Amino acid sequence: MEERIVGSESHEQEEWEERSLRPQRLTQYIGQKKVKDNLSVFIKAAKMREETLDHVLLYGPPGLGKTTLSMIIANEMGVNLRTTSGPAIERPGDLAAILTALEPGDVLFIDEIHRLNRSVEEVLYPAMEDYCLDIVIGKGPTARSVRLDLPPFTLVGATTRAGMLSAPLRDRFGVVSRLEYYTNEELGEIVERTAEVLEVPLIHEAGREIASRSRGTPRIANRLLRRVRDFAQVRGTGEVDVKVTKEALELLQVDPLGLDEIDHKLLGNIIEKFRGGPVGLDTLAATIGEESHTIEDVYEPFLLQLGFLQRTPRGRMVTPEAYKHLKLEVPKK
Ligand SMILES: Nc1ncnc2c1ncn2[C@@H]1O[C@H](COP(=O)(O)OP(=O)(O)OP(=O)(O)O)[C@@H](O)[C@H]1O
Ligand SMILES: [Mg+2]
Repeated sequence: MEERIVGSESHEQEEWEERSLRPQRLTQYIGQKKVKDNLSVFIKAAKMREETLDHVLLYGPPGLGKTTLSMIIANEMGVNLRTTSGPAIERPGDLAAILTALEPGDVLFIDEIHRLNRSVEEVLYPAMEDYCLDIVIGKGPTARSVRLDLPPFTLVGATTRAGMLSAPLRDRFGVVSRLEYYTNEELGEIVERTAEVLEVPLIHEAGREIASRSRGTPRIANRLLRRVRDFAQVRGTGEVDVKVTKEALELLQVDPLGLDEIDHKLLGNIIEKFRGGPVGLDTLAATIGEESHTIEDVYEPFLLQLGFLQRTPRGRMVTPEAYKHLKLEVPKK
């Protein structure tokens, strides 16, 4: 799969660029009001009681700010952050090594926590619940189990797939927060903040234009701003105004709602070859040369969210709204 400019997963070399754009404090974190309000109460309360914060599970689509929020939590609590991920912890011993190295109050961030394997997960249960580790020393008849105390810590887990988390793991989080897609208003604020950090002169309306093409996702908004900035520097005065923004995004094939060629191809195929559907997922996948699960996991969600595509028992259907957006006549059935 090629890298899409409007893809919500992070691109290969993007991590470094994102790092400098991450807000450091809760007050700088734009949007997600419910999540923020809750966390700020829990953080204040924990600090007043001089206790560690309860374990936090963050879930939601890629690029909405889970990693960012985990860093903010550690910052606000005034503790160290240790970062790892589900697939990086292969054996129970790996997790034990991480846990025993924590200092009291630390935040341990486990990204992609749904990808922890079972044997590792089982070590995590007593660690989360009682701050202890049960380890087996020796082999065979002389083997014995030893209980090791851990410093109190806060586990922050992040996942794009809450449904894939086992129930016993999910139940051990005191705070479970779902991140939502951002409004255009909020994305506009994020673009303006990013422009300030990058010292890019940005016209307010141009920021709004970028926001409305960012599919509700800060990662995409920041990426589009960086691309438009390049364009403004080469073609214009360096200032990001509406004209240069529209030109750049047109060249990058990002339409006014943030749809790219792949979205257009998907909708276009259903319209041209299947008269707007319904068409079965596998048939559709074959005609556009993609895997069914790629369509389901990557291409389809935003089109469904926009209401351009519908899932019916007989397959996928393009809605009248999509025809209108594509400037096509809605067929009379
Ligand atoms: N609320 C926010 N305010 C300002 N910037 C944000 C906000 N949320 C995310 N961002 C920016 O968006 C980018 C992506 O955020 P982040 O890496 O935290 O997403 P994520 O949810 O961890 O994604 P993934 O699921 O791919 O790991 C970061 O550069 C961050 O600065
Ligand atoms: Mg992340």
